Amino acid sequence: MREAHTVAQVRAAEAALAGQPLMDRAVAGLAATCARLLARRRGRVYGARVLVLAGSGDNGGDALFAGAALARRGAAVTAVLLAPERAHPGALAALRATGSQLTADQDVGLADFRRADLILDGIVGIGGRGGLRPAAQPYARAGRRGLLVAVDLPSGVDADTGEVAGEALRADVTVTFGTHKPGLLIDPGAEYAGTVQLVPIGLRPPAAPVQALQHADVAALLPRPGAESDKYRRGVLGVLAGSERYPGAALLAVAGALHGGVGAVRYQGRPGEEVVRRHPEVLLTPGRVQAWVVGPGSGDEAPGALADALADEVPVLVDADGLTELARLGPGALAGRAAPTLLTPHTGEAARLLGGGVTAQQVAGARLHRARELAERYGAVVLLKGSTTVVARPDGAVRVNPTGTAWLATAGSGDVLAGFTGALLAAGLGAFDAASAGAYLHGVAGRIAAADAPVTAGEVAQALPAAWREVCGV
Ligand SMILES: NC(=O)C1=CN([C@@H]2O[C@H](COP(=O)(O)OP(=O)(O)OC[C@H]3O[C@@H](n4cnc5c(N)ncnc54)[C@H](OP(=O)(O)O)[C@@H]3O)[C@@H](O)[C@H]2O)[C@@H](O)CC1
Ligand SMILES: Nc1ncnc2c1ncn2[C@@H]1O[C@H](COP(=O)(O)OP(=O)(O)O)[C@@H](O)[C@H]1O
Ligand SMILES: [K+]
Repeated sequence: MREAHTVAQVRAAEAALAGQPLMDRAVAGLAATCARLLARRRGRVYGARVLVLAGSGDNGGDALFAGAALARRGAAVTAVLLAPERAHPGALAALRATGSQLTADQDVGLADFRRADLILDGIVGIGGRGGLRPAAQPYARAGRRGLLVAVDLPSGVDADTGEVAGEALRADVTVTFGTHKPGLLIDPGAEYAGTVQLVPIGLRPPAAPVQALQHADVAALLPRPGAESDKYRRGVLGVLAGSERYPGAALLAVAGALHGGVGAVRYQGRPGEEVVRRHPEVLLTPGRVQAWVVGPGSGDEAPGALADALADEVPVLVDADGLTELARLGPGALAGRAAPTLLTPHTGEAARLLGGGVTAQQVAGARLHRARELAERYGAVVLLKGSTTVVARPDGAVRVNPTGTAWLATAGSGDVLAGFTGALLAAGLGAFDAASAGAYLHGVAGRIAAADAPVTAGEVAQALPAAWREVCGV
């Protein structure tokens, strides 16, 4: 499990270790990574051109100290100071002692930025407020041929949220200290961070408000039939999806559901004949279910379908047209429910659920905040889809999904996700776990099915068993 902590938590954990050489540990890890990258790229550190961009705080100090370590190994280091009168004095002295060039001339900095083998972004770290300031903005736009290593986080990215106000530096590698920061895991910030490497420095922060599961965590959540299992005990998922107008959504939601670990899928929508023709395993008869999926392709039938599903005191996953209907009804529609509800909006649906003129673009720019806001307002677990899928619980706990591929942005892949995740709910996982495991495996399936080429939603569904096996290591 990767854990991400807020700036306030990092500061508190740092304060508890006062007197320990945290900066030395951070710098040692940073310099080692830079040396490794240079050795991989050009065979050796000696003779490499390194540019250090140093701001006024300890983030700049880390970058300057690491620059000094690389200079001692024979790199030709130039440091550009963005706030020369406030640069970290000890780090400045260390770099000066190596005979490296120090300058406040941004023209020199920009020229070096274009030709350096490696650039260290130490403009600002967790002490950053607001977007990149004007002096640093040209670096966000300039071209370069070398690698950019962000110190702790890319300058311009908000550490707590991943929001980017204006511009940010785009890193190939981010070397982060002590713990991950939410902004490194959530787009748009995550997109700027490149590959993230964590350097342990001995911090002992509290429970993480934001987590990213890994294979073993997901494997531990997945249902597994035992000797006592039968198809009913494994759970039955009810699917209220598809309509005369959108029969495909029913087929795709069922295709996802059949791979989600339930004993049976009960389809209760309109195009039942087509569903059974394609998926003969499906039950069409009414009967008890352990969870419902409602909404994919429901079209005009969404109001009735949503009302039916919500009236049943079992967990309900609401997607697509079900969400549009829920947005019309408002959070009150869920108020009386004792069983969990899981909402799976994309950014446009999330904007509709939030109302008040919020746009899809605003949701995409502030995923963490908006997913939490929705979860709290509706008293439901929210799985906010998109380039970074964020799963939020009403109490504010968040899991960020690390799997997936942009090839998943294809019609119907959300229907597969809804069916699959609904099946995990029916198999007995809690809503937060079902959403996290559903998004995770759907992302792995997307990667397997796409293999760097266009993919259809049906192929993603077919790849779910391979994803399940990969995650469980079988
Ligand atoms: N925590 C830990 O355990 C450890 C932390 N370590 C390191 O310390 C870093 C944090 O250092 P920090 O606290 O000095 O803050 P930092 O990020 O350098 O920036 C603050 C300075 O920048 C300025 N500034 C603000 N906003 C700005 C902007 N948008 N654009 C430009 N400038 C801006 C602000 O000054 P202002 O101009 O606002 O007065 C202030 O002077 C952390 O990221 C990690 O690298 C490790 O060494 C060891 C263990
Ligand atoms: N840029 C992206 N990168 C990664 N995954 C994406 C991206 N855009 C969309 N996705 C994923 O693709 C799926 C699309 O779901 P959705 O928007 O509901 O599509 P549909 O309604 O057509 O089925 C979701 O799992 C979402 O997280
Ligand atoms: K930085």
